[in-house]
Amino acid sequence: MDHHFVGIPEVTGVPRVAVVIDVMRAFTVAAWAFSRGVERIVLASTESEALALKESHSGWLALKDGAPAAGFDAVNSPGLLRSCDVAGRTLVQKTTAGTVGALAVASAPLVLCASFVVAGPTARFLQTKDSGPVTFVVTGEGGQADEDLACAEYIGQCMAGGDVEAAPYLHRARTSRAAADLAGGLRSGYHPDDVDLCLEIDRFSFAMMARQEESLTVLRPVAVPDIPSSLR
Ligand SMILES: O=C(O)[C@H](CS(=O)(=O)O)OP(=O)(O)O
Ligand SMILES: [Mg+2]
Repeated sequence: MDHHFVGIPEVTGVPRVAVVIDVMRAFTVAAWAFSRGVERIVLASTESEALALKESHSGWLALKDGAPAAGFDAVNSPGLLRSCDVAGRTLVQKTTAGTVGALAVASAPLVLCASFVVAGPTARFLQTKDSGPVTFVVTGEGGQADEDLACAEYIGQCMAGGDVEAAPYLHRARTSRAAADLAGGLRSGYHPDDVDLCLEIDRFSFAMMARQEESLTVLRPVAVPDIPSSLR
């Protein structure tokens, strides 16, 4: 299938189906948040918008990438988020790449946000929708981030059907610049398990869909049944 792979600066117009990829770390963090019971994630375009949304809605939490900061309840780290008590809460997320990419295509009729931890469910969801060609928004490094490209290509292959070996794609991500930066302590708000947690294939059984709800862009999990091995 003739999928498109674009960086955020190349997003023009409104794609019919967009899959926004951020492996390290926004959409690995989002998936962990849902697995911890977060009800929905509101994607904010700036840190000040994230704080304003939190302040104006009782019980909402705010998360941003980089170092911990006043007013924010969490950072963009799966290793740190996995022990946070967030069940039943609404989380406002603002990061450098992932949330920016999702907001760039927010008006598309179908928008999924993805990383390796939800790659298989994302591909199966698109298959059930008979989605046709997908625009993959490769959020890191202006569309060149190999961890995001590898994940996008893996999802594209899975959509085509058959058994797809994840190992080569995960290897590309493990040897990416982002993985080296994270492991080397160059990114703030970091847990030593972050790289490994970002490279767990299909850890979760849901896809993540972004929709417009009133004036907000809201990400929610969508359960996707596994395919019985007898039917694969
Ligand atoms: O927190 C992250 O890993 C990055 C921050 S940066 O791009 O390295 O400054 O944000 P993300 O949007 O999750 O790629
Ligand atoms: Mg990233």
